[in-house]
Amino acid sequence: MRPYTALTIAGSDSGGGAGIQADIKTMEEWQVYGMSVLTSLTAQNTMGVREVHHVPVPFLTAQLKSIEEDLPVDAIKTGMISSKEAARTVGEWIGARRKPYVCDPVMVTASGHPLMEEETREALSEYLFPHADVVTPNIPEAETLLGMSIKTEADMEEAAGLFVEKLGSRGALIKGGHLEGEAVDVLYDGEIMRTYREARIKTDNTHGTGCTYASAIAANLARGRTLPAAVEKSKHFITEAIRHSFDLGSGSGPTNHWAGRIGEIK
Ligand SMILES: Nc1ncnc2c1ncn2[C@@H]1O[C@H](COP(=O)(O)OP(=O)(O)OP(=O)(O)O)[C@@H](O)[C@H]1O
Ligand SMILES: Cc1ncc(COP(=O)(O)O)c(N)n1
Repeated sequence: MRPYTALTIAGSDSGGGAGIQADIKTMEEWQVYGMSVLTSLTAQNTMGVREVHHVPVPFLTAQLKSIEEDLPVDAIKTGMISSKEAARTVGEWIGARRKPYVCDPVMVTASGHPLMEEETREALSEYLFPHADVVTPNIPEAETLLGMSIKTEADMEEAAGLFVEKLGSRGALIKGGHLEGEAVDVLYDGEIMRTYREARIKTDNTHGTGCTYASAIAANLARGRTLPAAVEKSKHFITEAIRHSFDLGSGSGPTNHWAGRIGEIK
């Protein structure tokens, strides 16, 4: 019997808390075999990003070809995609696969370092969103991509609808981690608006929460769950990963991938 598999197409975080490191740790916690195609390398720790090195597009293509000629892919997650050309290459590859796809449109790190060139923003809706079952922006990302201000749950619902109507994805999950009060996320799957609500945990150690959450959703889709069910499982997972996050490093510490999973796989 072969295992479920998922592919992350994202950047590397040398500190291990975000990017492909967070993605693969998360996929493995869900007993999904994780594979990676690297878009960029970051010299990064809990305090911030020192340097970024982008993988040349021909090498990006070589990695995608290596996966394609040999390995089955049950679900795909994308994270850091810096350039328009990288977005086009990745989007065309994903479009030809027709597998469940979670697009996390990371733009800046929590510490404020840009991970995407400005002209790439438009390339996201041109090349990536049309293939995505769900796009998972945080509040600032959704505000930038939609050109609107998001302050309330009603605004989040409007934004989720607009991703589908105007930016062309099949679904959108607007994450409310950057608002105050409860940690509320809004999912629109093109038909029904759903809200996922958890108490806010008092901690500064939230480095990599976005990557971890999106990868948990991809892993659950790889296991055959519906999108609303995958988000429900993953919301629980990310909440426990934040609750038990690690006080590692002197900046924003990483989430605890081990904490959320117990008893949740089946
Ligand atoms: N302090 C917190 N307590 C509980 N849940 C939280 C907290 N902060 C964020 N979350 C939840 O974590 C998930 C990630 O949301 P967030 O909006 O922080 O994404 P992000 O900004 O992409 O993450 P990152 O911090 O990696 O940039 C969401 O489900 C959000 O509701
Ligand atoms: C390579 C890479 N990809 C994504 C993020 C976003 O994660 P966060 O917003 O938690 O810093 C990051 N810091 N580094």
